[in-house]
Amino acid sequence: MAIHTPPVAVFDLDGTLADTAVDLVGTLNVILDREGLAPLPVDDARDMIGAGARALIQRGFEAAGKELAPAYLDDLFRQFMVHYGENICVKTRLFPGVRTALRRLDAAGFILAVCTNKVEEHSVKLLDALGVSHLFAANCGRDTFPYFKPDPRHLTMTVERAGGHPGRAVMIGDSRTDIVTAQNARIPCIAVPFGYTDVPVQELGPDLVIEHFDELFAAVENVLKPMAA
Ligand SMILES: O=C(O)COP(=O)(O)O
Ligand SMILES: [Mg+2]
Repeated sequence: MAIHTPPVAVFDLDGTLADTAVDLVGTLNVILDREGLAPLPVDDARDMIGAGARALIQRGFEAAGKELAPAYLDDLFRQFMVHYGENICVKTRLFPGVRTALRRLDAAGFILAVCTNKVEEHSVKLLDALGVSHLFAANCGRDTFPYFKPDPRHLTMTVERAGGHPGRAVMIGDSRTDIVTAQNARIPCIAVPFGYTDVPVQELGPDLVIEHFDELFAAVENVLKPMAA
């Protein structure tokens, strides 16, 4: 079956496009401090990122050795969302080469999209602050659809919302969640090794690993080639 829509490159956000760890852990530490708990060093907490803010709080409290009742977690989550929303781009930066790589894909006719476990409002706000939101045809967060990563429908619905077809798309991510999501959606996955993961991404079975965004364009062409054949 020939697919006539342009190819779609779908990006994870935290740990892939942007190094968000300092601001995310900064907010986590504000919440821990309000509970009388010691802050976590960013290096210890960065691999807790990737499954959304609720999971980050849960993992942070686990690391601090404190139990959290579900109703209380809801309350802390609301506090987290307010504080993080107001401090979303204090230290957060795009990884080297991201802007150039996005422009190159855009110029070559790719549709670009974001599929993140951040809530959509925060994803839009952050990409605005980083000056790249205009490059994305769709920006889909954890709350955009009734499904979120690792559910493959978060990814396939992102591709469709961007105006593309899941049969001609590629996912770029930093974690097991992204790789499993892409595999279950039958979409090839390119992994970056500089994001947030407790297991080296090479061991998680991505189709390709790139060390720098300068390598992205060639990698995307590589994984899409078998589909065009
Ligand atoms: O954990 C988060 O807040 C979101 O993570 P993601 O952008 O890597 O999906
Ligand atoms: Mg990520």
